[in-house]
Amino acid sequence: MTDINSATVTAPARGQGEVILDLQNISLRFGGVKALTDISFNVREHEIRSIIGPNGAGKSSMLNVINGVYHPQEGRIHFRGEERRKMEPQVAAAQGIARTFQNIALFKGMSVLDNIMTGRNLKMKCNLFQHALFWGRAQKEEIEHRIKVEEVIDFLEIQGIRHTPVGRLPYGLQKRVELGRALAAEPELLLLDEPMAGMNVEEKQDMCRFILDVNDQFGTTIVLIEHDMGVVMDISDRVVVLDYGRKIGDGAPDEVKNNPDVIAAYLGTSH
Ligand SMILES: Nc1ncnc2c1ncn2[C@@H]1O[C@H](COP(=O)(O)OP(=O)(O)OP(=O)(O)O)[C@@H](O)[C@H]1O
Repeated sequence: MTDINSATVTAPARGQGEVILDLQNISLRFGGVKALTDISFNVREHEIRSIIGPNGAGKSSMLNVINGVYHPQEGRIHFRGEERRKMEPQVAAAQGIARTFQNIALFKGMSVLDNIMTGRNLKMKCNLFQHALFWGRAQKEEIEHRIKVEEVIDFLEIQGIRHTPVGRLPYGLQKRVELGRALAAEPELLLLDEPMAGMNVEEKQDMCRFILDVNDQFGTTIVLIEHDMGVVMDISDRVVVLDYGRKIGDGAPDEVKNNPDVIAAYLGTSH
């Protein structure tokens, strides 16, 4: 994500950017459980790429592979043209990959503002020691981070709750705060794990608007896991479909919707 304060950034037209993330023949096992088997797909700059599939299909595992939480036993990953070796999540974050989680992972007792501020951690140059020694420099840095965080708060229209402890907020707003924390890191690639789960229709519409605005205004590339098919088909440029850890479909929403394997996978489950 480029400067959140600036107007629309120059980004390639959606779906026409270069490949920034390329996953080739990824296999991931947990003991005898094959979570992912020989999966290949790519993500283009500035697109909204969704990963769908029935429960247990391997969607979250895939996101965990992308941001370095899980290390696949087989396969190759290129991010921005460079092959990634085993990479820890903080390295992925430093390279511009941010994510939100299926179950909200926020500090419930802390305010909205402080939670979003934690998204700036990797950008902070002054450590505690430097804070004590170079108070002026640290102060200036702190102000710059606060300005960024306030920009995120304005963007997500949560000014009125900036000092509220997150645990007191309704679920939909907590999800928005979690998005805010990810945005505070100014990511190039944003991974969203079920950002609309548990939301009512109005909250879903708001979240959809924010996702589209993030993509449109900052040029952020988005990889999204979502169960709501209406949402997925509406906002995605391309959709990859997993079932039992295997890829069974990949393409534009219309293509995927009419793919017989995808239809069979969904008819065979409770979705
Ligand atoms: N840390 C782990 N240890 C062992 N097995 C795991 C682990 N993480 C995932 N799995 C297994 O890998 C498979 C894929 O799980 P995953 O959570 O990626 O699916 P999913 O498509 O995200 O499911 P859901 O839609 O229910 O969130 C499942 O069989 C799951 O039990």
